[in-house]
Amino acid sequence: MQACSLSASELACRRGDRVLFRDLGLAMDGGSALHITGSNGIGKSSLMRILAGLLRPYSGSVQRTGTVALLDENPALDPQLPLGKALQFWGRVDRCDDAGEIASVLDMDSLLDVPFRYLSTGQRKRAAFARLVNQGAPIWLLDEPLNGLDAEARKRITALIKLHCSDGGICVIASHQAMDLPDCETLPLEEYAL
Ligand SMILES: Nc1ncnc2c1ncn2[C@@H]1O[C@H](COP(=O)(O)OP(=O)(O)OP(=O)(O)O)[C@@H](O)[C@H]1O
Repeated sequence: MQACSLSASELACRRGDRVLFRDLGLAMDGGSALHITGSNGIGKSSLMRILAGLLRPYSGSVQRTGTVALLDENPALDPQLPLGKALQFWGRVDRCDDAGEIASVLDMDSLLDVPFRYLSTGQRKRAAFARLVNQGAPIWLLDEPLNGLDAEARKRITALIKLHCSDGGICVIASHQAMDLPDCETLPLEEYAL
């Protein structure tokens, strides 16, 4: 695993004409996990996009060492392609030798021939996670990674998050759900809200 770190200082986020939060700082090294909590609309997804470099902060800055993979509600898997081919497409982009291997870990072998657009909510979430794993990035930004998943899938995804951290990766998780992760710190976004 590539060495990685993620830090942010004095972050503020503005959406439309509203400043959502300000003075937010964090510092993470490889092997650590952070759970971002807060009510609907507080700005969790916005913060994830700022950390990913997809949204400019209103003020403050983000420093990253290592590449970033973001899991959100837009997995960018081609809806027309069978899942296996859609994963292979991104596998080539991400230089992942065996893009289908993760499908077994996530119990998706029987779905590889099914067009992505036919997958259920939980199956899509697992597919998005498969793509994230194949990216091979040390910094994972996971926006509601457990939404829509059954108990078995929640267990498998939680195990993959633990493995990623024990391999030296970083996980930032924005979620309303409790996360069964040892040594995971919590960042309540309410404390920075305006
Ligand atoms: N492009 C945008 N322009 C203006 N306002 C936006 C934009 N995107 C999001 N917002 C607003 O920013 C606020 C925060 O949204 P965000 O999705 O970050 O919240 P969240 O904490 O992730 O919410 P939830 O728990 O419901 O997923 C919301 O009030 C939302 O309407």
